[in-house]
Amino acid sequence: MSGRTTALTPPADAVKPERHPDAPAPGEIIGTHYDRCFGCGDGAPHGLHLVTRAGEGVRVTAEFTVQEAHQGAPGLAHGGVLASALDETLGTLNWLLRVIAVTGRLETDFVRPVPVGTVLHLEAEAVAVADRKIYSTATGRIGGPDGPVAVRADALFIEVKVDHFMDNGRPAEIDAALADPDQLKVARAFEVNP
Ligand SMILES: CCCCCCCCCC(=O)SCCNC(=O)CCNC(=O)[C@H](O)C(C)(C)COP(=O)(O)OP(=O)(O)OC[C@H]1O[C@@H](n2cnc3c(N)ncnc32)[C@H](O)[C@@H]1OP(=O)(O)O
Repeated sequence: MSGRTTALTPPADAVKPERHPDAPAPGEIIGTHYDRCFGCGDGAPHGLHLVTRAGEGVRVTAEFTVQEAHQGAPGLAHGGVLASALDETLGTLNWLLRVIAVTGRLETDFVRPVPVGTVLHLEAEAVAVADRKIYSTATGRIGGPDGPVAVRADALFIEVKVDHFMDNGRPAEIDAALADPDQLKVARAFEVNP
């Protein structure tokens, strides 16, 4: 593959990412981090409803079925929706690191068209960490987990404090999240990051 930006090349002092001891076991489903998340939330009616599983090391797998609401051209998935599926899968890697991080950069290759009704089999891996920067890569295959690659992406996530969301989110949703015990449980799991 060629043409990746230098921002997605880990620096010389980057280290191998380490799975956190409290990370979900391989095969375990990683729950939603926010009920209204477009990528994984049950409370997002037109969302992707991505179901992600922990893999070995710092890897995850996920499945996403392209729905009618996800079209860009007649009967085909919108590229931005496919990029969202890659972004969400990559973002879930941070659960295995027990780090709160947001996407800084996402470079996507669209290799094959993806029709409505297709199950996209996603796989992502964190490949390097340098201070607050987490470098990761993902593929989405069609026709089965070993089928041809339809989309792929390289990403750079940047570690942030929970304040990132408090300071920038809309107050109504922040207040609702703070009032939800399940949501607080997720936030606390990430704050305790020895
Ligand atoms: C955890 C639960 C699971 C969550 C799953 C979620 C899946 C979905 C994930 C998303 O879609 S997150 C939403 C989309 N992303 C955002 O809204 C992020 C918006 N951007 C920001 O808030 C800030 O730009 C950001 C926090 C990313 C960085 O700002 P900071 O002021 O904290 O960092 P700073 O500018 O000091 O940069 C720190 C390092 O990162 C580098 N960096 C920052 N942004 C970059 C960028 N965009 N591209 C390349 N490098 C970048 C920067 O060069 C620097 O490198 P060095 O340490 O080597 O100097």
